[in-house]
Amino acid sequence: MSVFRFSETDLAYVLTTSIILAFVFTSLRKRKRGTSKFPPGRKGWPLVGDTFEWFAAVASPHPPRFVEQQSKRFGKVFSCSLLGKWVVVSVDPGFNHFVMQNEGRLFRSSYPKSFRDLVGRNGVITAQAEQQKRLHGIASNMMRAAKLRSHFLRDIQLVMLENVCRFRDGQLLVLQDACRKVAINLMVNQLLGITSESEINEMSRLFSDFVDGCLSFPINLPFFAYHTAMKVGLHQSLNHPIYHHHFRKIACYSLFAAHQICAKDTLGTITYTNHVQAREKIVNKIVKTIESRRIASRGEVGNGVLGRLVDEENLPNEAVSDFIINMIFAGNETTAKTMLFATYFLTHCPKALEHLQEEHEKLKKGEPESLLSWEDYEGMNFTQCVIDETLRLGGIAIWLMREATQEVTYEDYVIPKGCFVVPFLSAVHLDENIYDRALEFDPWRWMDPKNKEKRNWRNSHLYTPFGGGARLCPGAELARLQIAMFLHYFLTSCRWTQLKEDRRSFFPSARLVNGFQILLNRRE
Ligand code: HEM
Repeated sequence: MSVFRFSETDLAYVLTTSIILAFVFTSLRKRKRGTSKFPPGRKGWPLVGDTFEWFAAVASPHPPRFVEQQSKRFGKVFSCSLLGKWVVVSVDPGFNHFVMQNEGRLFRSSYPKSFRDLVGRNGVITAQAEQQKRLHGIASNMMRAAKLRSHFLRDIQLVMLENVCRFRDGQLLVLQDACRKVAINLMVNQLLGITSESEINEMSRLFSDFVDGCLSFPINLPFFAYHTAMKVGLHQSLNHPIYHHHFRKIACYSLFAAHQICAKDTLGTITYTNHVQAREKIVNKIVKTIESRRIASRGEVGNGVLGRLVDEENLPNEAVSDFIINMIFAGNETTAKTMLFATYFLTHCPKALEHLQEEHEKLKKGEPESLLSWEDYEGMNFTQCVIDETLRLGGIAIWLMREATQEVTYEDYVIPKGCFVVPFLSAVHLDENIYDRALEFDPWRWMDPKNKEKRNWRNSHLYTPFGGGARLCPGAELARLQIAMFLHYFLTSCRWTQLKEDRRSFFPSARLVNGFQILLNRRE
């Protein structure tokens, strides 16, 4: 007979005591986390944390809505729970700068395996440390101002004449699709040096599928973009990086971020075989192009970034192809959406549209086919203000994603190794304390001498549409040139009327939800 016999009351007592002890213990642990000064934040709902509120805000025309609310409660650097992970978020320009400047030391950008496999491991976006520095240096060199003037200016305008100047009178246009087509044509033309129309069209189609795949969640089932990118994508040649990217990237970067936070590679492993097959097809196609360039150039400077890479840099074929894929991913959606948003903002601000039209009318050449010079471009002062304002108000890269490579101390906070850190760039761009009437489209603000320092996007803490530090966008100047040329040719050849209400959303990537449907009238 046992001496220890419990009645039901005793059991209830033991259970209650255990629950209380567990509660006290958990509170103590929470307090311990408090003393280690992990940035404060709420836990949100079980499992999903703040995920829904985060993405609901990102899908709205004002993506920083959620982080603004949280920063009012917890401070400019706070934590929240996204897709089951604790993430440190910053709307503090100083901390954002600190994170970007410490790329490769305290922080690094990281992508899931499925994404790295798709865009290539040897590209600028996915590379780390010394390899990233080298590739970034090559990319910046390829697209510096002197090269834009000598290699890109003319070709960009030829693409505009082929596309934008061919819009018809009375045509109904979904401008979002048209801008995407223009941007992808620009990429194919300038990166691969392809000029034949049929080849550009073929490559553009494949790139387009590829970019969709990069910007999608890695679900390898029929009808999903990721599946198309891997199986079909590039099956005839190639089709964010990045990205997007851009990442889209990114950007596109909102998707990069979702990719990064979400359970890494769960589906990636299942799809590995298909993935490798499709990637091989893509690489094969590019490598063929590289080989024909090697033969064709024979020491002469080749066409496009690819031709110059082959001539000037000693890189193996696979590295060249990853490099090109990364650039296409990073440069395509970002540029296309900035063209689109600029037109959208101008449509809703007739005064700015009129001012811009005046600037471009003066530059318009008598002969329809004659091209603008570099001096013409340099004289586009108001156009530059429009581009800066579009990037501020509708910046495509709304946030960046980093991972702490070691325990990081910043002011009073300690961020543990491995923690994700999100510098929320657009929250700074839309902060009323930093920009007067921050939610209004006001290109003239950039003419104000008091904003001169802020405007310097290479170093400014308050204006970072192209990121900063070691990963500062190497295509920024090229993108600005492309957008300026698009505005010139679009404004001088067409007038338009918006047919359907529209609004911006940044989920799953930056877009206008109805694509911006317009009716065109050709201008003589
Ligand atoms: C308006 C257009 C663009 C915007 C807003 C933009 C924005 C950005 C941002 C914010 C980053 C930093 C990402 C990070 O730190 O994680 C970035 C990186 C990058 N961008 Fe752009 N970008 C644009 C156009 C382009 C173009 C046209 C190209 C090339 C053709 C390009 C190539 C790249 C590359 C290769 C990187 C990665 C650099 C690295 O990781 O070292 N971008 N871009």
